[in-house]
Amino acid sequence: MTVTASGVTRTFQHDNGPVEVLRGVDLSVSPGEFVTVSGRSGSGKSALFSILCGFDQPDSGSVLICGEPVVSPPPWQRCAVLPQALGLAGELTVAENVALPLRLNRPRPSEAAVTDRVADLLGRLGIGTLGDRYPNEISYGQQQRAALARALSGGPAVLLADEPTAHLDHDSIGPVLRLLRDAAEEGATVLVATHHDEVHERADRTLALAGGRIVAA
Ligand SMILES: Nc1ncnc2c1ncn2[C@@H]1O[C@H](COP(=O)(O)OP(=O)(O)OP(=O)(O)O)[C@@H](O)[C@H]1O
Repeated sequence: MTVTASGVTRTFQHDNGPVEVLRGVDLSVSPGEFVTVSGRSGSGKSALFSILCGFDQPDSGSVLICGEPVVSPPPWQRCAVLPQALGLAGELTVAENVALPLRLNRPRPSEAAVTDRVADLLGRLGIGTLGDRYPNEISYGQQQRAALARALSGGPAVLLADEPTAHLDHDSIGPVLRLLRDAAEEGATVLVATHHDEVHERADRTLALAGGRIVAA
């Protein structure tokens, strides 16, 4: 599903006045593409991602996923979101968190298929032994990988990941990049905000956010 933003603007009100964070963002990312968004801290990457997934509304402009306006929250199978805050359910184990989108898929997969998919994703991300733990019993970098596994488990058409490697060391980034590439090669539209050069290097292209707009990378 193609993700398109046209003329997206967003201004936040602060005590000392309005701050125009997005001043007319235009972008289009196609199915099968793995695209990164670069930009200095505070340039508006997270603000843009919140609008792309429908968590926040633009002041003007529009976002379309496969030609249709985004709905909030987006259905997992259509658009999976990995926010910086991760949002793992604390009352569920890691494996239960990762299984959640699969259980919401229709047609619903068999229990064996759910178990296999969860084990495969956790194993590929190097956290295969942590499935029975709760999110507060694992490190933040492990939680980040668990949240990525959850985002990908249901085979979403679109993945929006905000700094998915922020808390990972070099050795842990490789498997994350392989999963993101695989998702794109299987046809997903993958858009990732990141500060990490090695993530940009693996992407098909990079969009640079500066001055509230997409500029040449
Ligand atoms: N809900 C909000 N209310 C007010 N200001 C906000 C809000 N969300 C973001 N901002 C402001 O908008 C600007 C962009 O923030 P954003 O989090 O999108 O940056 P970013 O590029 O993702 O930064 P980082 O790389 O540090 O994660 C910042 O100046 C921030 O303070």
